[in-house]
Amino acid sequence: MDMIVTPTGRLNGEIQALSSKNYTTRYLLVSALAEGTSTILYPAHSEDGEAMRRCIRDLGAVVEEDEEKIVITGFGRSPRPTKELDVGNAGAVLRFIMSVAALLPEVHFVNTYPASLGKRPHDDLIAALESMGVRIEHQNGRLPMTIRGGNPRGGKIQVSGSVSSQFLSSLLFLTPLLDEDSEIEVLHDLKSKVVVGQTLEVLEQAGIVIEASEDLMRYRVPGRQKYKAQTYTVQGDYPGSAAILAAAAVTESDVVVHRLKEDSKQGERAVVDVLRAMKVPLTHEGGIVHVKGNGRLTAGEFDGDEFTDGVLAMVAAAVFAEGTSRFYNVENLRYKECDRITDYLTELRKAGARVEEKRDEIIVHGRPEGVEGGVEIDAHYDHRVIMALTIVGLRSARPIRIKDAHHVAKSYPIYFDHLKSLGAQVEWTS
Ligand SMILES: O=C(O)C1=C[C@@H](OP(=O)(O)O)[C@@H](O)[C@H](O)C1
Ligand SMILES: C=C(OP(=O)(O)O)C(=O)O
Repeated sequence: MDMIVTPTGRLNGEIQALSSKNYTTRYLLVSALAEGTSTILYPAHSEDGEAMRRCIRDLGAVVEEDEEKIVITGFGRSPRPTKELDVGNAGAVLRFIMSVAALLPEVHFVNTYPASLGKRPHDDLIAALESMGVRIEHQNGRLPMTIRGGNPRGGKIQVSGSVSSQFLSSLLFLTPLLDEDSEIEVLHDLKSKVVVGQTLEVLEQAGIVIEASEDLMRYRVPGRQKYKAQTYTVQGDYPGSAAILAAAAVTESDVVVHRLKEDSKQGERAVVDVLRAMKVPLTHEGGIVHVKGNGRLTAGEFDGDEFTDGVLAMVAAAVFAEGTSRFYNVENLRYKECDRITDYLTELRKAGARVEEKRDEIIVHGRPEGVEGGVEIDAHYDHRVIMALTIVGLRSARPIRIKDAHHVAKSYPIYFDHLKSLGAQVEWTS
């Protein structure tokens, strides 16, 4: 399905932020790793959430759900042997479940998105799991993959953090269940470091004890721990809401987004400060962000690694800012659903934006006068490219058509419903 985005000058109204993708995947996982029955309130309904549900079910968790909650009876440290798992296009789900698979004799991971997740590298996690005695057959670090484990060793474990924080998070979920204590050392840099804070928060809520160094590069993990069954409440999602807030920032608007906790551990919470630094009129109080956009923005310079899943939306806002913006320290955007630097900038340029790339940087020469539009955009299977190009389309001279925009459902199936309820002219077409 394609989406036609017609220029829209005004957005007005209130929405409830969707539920957080990253907390939903984590709560599903720790509930599966517990032996009793856990409840997750307000889980995210999206393809990635569904992928995690499917995997933990296949691994033996009992999952019952209605609109507002999921009740899960976990398998503890004894997942049910299963031949094959399908993680869809969900990177975090694949990486987290690879460690669960290490507890089983043989699990095969299929490659259902060869042009997206199928291109993403997992070498650093593969190397760490291999050092723990797990055997892995893979295609040059990529899917499809077969994991042969059983009883992985703890002890000293090293993992690189220079491509993705998900490799470290994955090991942090696994190591408490091992017979031995573990010491995890992160090699090189740790990208998306803030997300690891979410992993540690969820582990603590699940009753797991981990000692982390202040810089998050070293961990002591006692073995033989048990995940406790709990009730978890999922908070609102900043990465998805970042796109709504950016849409409000580039138009004349009066837009309110509820359920965005000021003290959230989501790094993308920083998008509120980014928009503020771009001089967008907004307030953030009591979990409510209120944007009163006037369409005027000022360029700025930002460390994008602090809000990795919000960068594309902020770049889309910067397309209309006065001056040149820089988003630096963003190389790992190249290893996401698509190359979020080269592929994304190609699509932005088609729409008329003036953008440049370096290996680890996006540079945007703002065009406050607006862009041409009138083009067809390739979504590259990437929900965040779809959301970001929609923002650009709202302020183009002519409509843009986003091909295969249904991939937005990876994280935010009701993105276009939300925008429409705010007055955006967006229409599905086949
Ligand atoms: O741990 C997680 O749930 C995630 C970590 C981040 O990935 P990287 O660590 O690969 O940057 C983020 O982009 C992704 O959407 C979710
Ligand atoms: C990169 C993302 O997700 P994942 O790595 O889990 O596929 C994302 O949600 O933008």
